[in-house]
Amino acid sequence: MAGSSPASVTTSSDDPFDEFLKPPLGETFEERVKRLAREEEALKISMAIDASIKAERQARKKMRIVRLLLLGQSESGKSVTLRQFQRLYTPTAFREERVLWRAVIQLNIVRSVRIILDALNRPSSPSISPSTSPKSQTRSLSTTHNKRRTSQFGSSSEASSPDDYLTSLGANDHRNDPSDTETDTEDHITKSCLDTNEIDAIKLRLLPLRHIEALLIAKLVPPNEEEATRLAAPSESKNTQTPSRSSYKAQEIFVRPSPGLKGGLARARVYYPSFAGSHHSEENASASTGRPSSAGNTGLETSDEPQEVLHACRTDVMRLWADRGVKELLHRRKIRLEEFPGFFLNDLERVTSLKYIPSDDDVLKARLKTVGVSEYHFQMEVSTGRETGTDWRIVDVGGSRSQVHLGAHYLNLRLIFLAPISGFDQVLTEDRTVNRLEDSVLLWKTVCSNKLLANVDLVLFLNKCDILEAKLKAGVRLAKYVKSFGDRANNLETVSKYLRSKFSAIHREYSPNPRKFYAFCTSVTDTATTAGIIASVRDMVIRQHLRQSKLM
Ligand SMILES: Nc1nc2c(ncn2[C@@H]2O[C@H](COP(=O)(O)OP(=O)(O)OP(=O)(O)O)[C@@H](O)[C@H]2O)c(=O)[nH]1
Ligand SMILES: [Mg+2]
Repeated sequence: MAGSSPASVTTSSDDPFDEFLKPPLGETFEERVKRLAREEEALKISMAIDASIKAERQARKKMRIVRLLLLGQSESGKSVTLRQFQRLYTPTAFREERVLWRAVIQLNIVRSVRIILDALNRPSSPSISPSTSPKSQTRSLSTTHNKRRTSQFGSSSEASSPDDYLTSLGANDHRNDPSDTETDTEDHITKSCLDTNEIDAIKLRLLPLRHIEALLIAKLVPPNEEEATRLAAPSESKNTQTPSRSSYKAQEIFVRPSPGLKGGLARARVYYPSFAGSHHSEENASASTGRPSSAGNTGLETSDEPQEVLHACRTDVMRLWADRGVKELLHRRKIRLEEFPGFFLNDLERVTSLKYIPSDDDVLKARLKTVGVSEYHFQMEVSTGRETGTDWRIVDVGGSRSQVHLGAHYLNLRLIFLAPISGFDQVLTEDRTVNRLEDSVLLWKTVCSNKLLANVDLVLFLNKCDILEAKLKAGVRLAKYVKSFGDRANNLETVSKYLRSKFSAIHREYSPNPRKFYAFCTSVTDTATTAGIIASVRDMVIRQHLRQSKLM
């Protein structure tokens, strides 16, 4: 073929424009200089046009990005709120990722069982040492209860010294004010329905859960995260079912922002930029907005050892959990296991079945602590009209109370602050001298008065209203912790309205500039009520966003 001849390819230029752009024949020196100057000018204009198109495109890209910052103390519900956004606006991805949460739920179950076993093993447990006087326990707890200090609301908050067992678990913060539940009388020392031999046999049969716990930790946490994964020393494991106190506390499993997480969740669609206040995560946005990983690399083996072991142990665990004696023992220790994050013991038959795939509600209930800052990128799968083309970035600032400034330099920032108001009678896990509600109020003050966030509109979620309601119905009185509440009715409506007015007053007093403030009473684990609230927040954010875009 003529076209394939090497000679025909190399003899002349293939560019059809060459003919027209060639210097004119017989061009003089002056004409050449003028022509080159013209060409140079044309090139400059072309480059300027390119640069302005690029700048405009970048500005448009930035304007399309809406950033939502989630702030609040640890366990306030930030990650659950993030998961609700995922569930509502990227439902396909959310459904496909549910399977990745199975390991977290398995670990949550193992932890609950450990709490029960530890309570049974504790020497002072009446079921083990009947001679222990329950009254002496009551006395010591009541004494600690007297140590109080003034809170933000001119009230008092608990600053008790730790109960040994609870401290070892890091679970003490879930304890009521003892005097609210001070029913620790002889009536409550009911003999366990299970006798000692039965309990011992169950404990023995549940021993494999220790191995499962280690397996799950290895699966979920990268190998260099020693602090988070340290289990009881081998010698401890051999001699007792109770690991050292510090080891328990160090064992809350967390996800840390890093691209290389090991285990199933590493491949989840949450993107973890190495957050250093830089914008580089925007450049990587496309990577994280891609489709979720295929089932083939989800990290869920077909034969899942933890699930098999949990399935085999389920009857024993259910017997323990249903046992009246165990319930009373936990009651005496002020351990309200049902209120612990990641509580699944009431659903054991279902969640330990061999083919178990977590439901939406399970994913929202599961507990996995966040450390550092994670950023979730998405474009709404669900068409909701006006926000077409908007990129959402939801920034979850894990647990930290000192990261308020983060994200303040971003354009188009909105902020959701979560205050878990059910914590009015609890103390922080990380600092037992601080009442949870008081901590939330302090953090809220810091957010409101932060100059970098002065122009950011604020959305407040007074969260965990479901737990608050249960507590109030159980007779725990807010007035005991928030003196200024006085003798108002101790019900959800009055309490939430009262707390909302307090938070609102702080916002008014401390905000450097006037700005918009929206408050919602939420239970973010509840899909039905949260859907409406999140839709309102979304519309609000989009409205503000459009207003700002027009101003720019
Ligand atoms: N019942 C109930 N549980 C909730 C609610 N909000 C959160 N939780 C549970 O509380 C636990 C903690 O929620 P997370 O979203 O992990 O808390 P977080 O603020 O992300 O905590 P860190 O990651 O430590 O910063 C989870 O097990 C949730 O299921 C709520 O409104 N009601
Ligand atoms: Mg979190």
